[in-house]
Amino acid sequence: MSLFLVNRYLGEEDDGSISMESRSQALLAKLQQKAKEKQKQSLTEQRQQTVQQGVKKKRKAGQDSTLEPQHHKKRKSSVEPLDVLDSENNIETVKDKKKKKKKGANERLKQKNQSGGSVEGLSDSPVTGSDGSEDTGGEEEAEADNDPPKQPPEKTSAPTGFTVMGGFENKPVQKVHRVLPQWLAQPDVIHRDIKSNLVPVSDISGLCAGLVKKLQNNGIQHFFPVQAEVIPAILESTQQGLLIGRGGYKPRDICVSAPTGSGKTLAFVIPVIQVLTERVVCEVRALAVLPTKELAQQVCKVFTSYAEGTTLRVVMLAGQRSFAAEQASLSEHRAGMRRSLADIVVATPGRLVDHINKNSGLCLEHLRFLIIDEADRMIDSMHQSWLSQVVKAVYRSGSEPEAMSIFRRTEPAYVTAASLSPPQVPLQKLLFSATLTQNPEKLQQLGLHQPRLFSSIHSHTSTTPAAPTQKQDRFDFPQGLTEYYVPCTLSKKPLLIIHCILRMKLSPILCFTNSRETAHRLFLLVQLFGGVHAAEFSSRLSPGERKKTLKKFEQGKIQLLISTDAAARGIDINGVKCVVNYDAPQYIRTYIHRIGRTARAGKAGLAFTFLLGVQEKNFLQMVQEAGSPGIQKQIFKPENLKCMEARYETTLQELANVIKDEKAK
Ligand SMILES: Nc1ncnc2c1ncn2[C@@H]1O[C@H](COP(=O)(O)OP(=O)(O)OP(=O)(O)O)[C@@H](O)[C@H]1O
Repeated sequence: MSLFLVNRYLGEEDDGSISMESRSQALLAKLQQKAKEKQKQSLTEQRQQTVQQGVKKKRKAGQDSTLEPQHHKKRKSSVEPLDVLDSENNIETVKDKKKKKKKGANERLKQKNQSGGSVEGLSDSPVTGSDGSEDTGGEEEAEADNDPPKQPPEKTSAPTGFTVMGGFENKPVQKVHRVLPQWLAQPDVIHRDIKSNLVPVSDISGLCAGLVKKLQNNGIQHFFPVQAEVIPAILESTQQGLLIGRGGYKPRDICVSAPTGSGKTLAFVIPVIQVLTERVVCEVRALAVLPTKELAQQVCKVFTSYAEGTTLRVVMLAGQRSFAAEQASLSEHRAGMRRSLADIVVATPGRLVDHINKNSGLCLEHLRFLIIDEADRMIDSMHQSWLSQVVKAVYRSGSEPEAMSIFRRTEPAYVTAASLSPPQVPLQKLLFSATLTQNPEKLQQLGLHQPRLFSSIHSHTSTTPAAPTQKQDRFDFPQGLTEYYVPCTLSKKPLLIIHCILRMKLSPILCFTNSRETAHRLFLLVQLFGGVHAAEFSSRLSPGERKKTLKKFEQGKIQLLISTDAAARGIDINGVKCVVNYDAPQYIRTYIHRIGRTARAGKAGLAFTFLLGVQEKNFLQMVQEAGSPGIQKQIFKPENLKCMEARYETTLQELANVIKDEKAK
């Protein structure tokens, strides 16, 4: 039934459309003729005036509805040819009906409105002209009623006097090349060769005889390249005492990027001790912030050893002691006066913020050096906002009205001659890392003042700052290090590590896993297997137990230390022959810090990474892109492991029982 209806309907329309077509063609011809006549009569100038008036009216229409009839009157003169279209223009009629309903417009207005249109549109094509007029009407309505236009706007020919905008077509977008700021792209060069660029400690001017003697007593006759560059730079920035730098300017902040084990710790400890020995009153003038308790302890030990024999006091705030004990070591009150008991504070960010917030007696208003070791890791922990709290504490006195001292400290906003003229203690930031980020956005978070970079990877940064293929930062690897990767399966990994100790005699080995559970299981397995002195190092242990374990490892009492990344950064353990990545690290920075626990201070070292088949491609690419001098493939023959396999199978069963018992506890 429906099919029949459709067929009949189409037939009728076909017939009708032919007659309609001829009628409309006749009308079209008439219309075109009229339009031409009209065009000849009207001068271009008049037309432009009309259009301009029309635009003005259009604007006013939105503001004053009473002006609407006048507006249409004016339009009439410019759209006369469209009178002919009245009968055909159904859309126009519908629109008028709507207007009637909405506004109750009078009959005269309706007639005038029906004849709306544009001369320009007509001159090109009458059909376009009618559409154009409809568009205009729609816009008017929308403006007056704040309703969206009923018809979507269609393309009309360009009215004279207006420029047709265009050029929105897709243009090829140029690739943005990475361009480093000058200070990052052209750093001060640190020689890579740690052994052949040694500078005798007595050759560095500005170091007092006592300090030189102490260095020599500690077995340090020569400075490593990073120390030879950075120590003089820090000393130079304090030539005018603790106040302002040379020429009255605030000293530049210093960033140091040098390989693991290259001696960065002494590069800041020595100049800070040298500068502070000249102080008269004890105040906290140096603050070193480190990411972990173990690192804070290590750096505190170095500061303490070089402060020995001076009046300088070093205090650690890392949660190793109770809060009250730490508080007592910071300051004392005598006759109602606070007296600082610390010149140098070594802290972890969490404990430091605790002391600042609880007003425990830590006064940072005299702070001259803020040392941020493992700086890239510390930037990542910036969400803790520890830095802003430190800076706030440093400039606290300047915000108080009673701070009328001539040494009043104000947080520098813009550096001007006026801002630098009053004498004040500047805050200088010293950043150190083996994997310092080259991302200026990240570094910006530290609010550095005219930073100066010392780097051993100058060749990469200066020549290829804009290398489009460079996906990640490049780093320098320790010179004495040899890297290997060992293709293996998951089940063979424990046997391989035992093989490294029992057959290859590579101990002491520092072995890294990706989780503390894996570290614990591997430790249990090796213990059950027997023949190897092993220990684990992770957050499963208390800080005290961890300290003891590290000491035993350093003393050679432990052959295999199985650790999480807790021991990956900064820890300086003497005599580690080999590092094994039992689990491949996910990030290049983790890899660099882990393998950097060996081959320190110019010594030789080995690094093995166990790789599963699926890991090989990505891992090798990551290491290569980071600037590794080369990682070699090491295959452990299965027959070498065979003799241990029977024992290994029984050990696995024992391990299952031990783990069951542990879980039951
Ligand atoms: N001039 C020197 N001569 C001999 N040994 C040195 C010298 N300077 C530092 N060392 C020793 O080198 C070792 C590594 O130094 P340090 O821990 O400062 O390295 P680092 O660059 O901070 O390493 P990481 O990036 O891993 O923290 C330490 O044991 C230190 O005593």
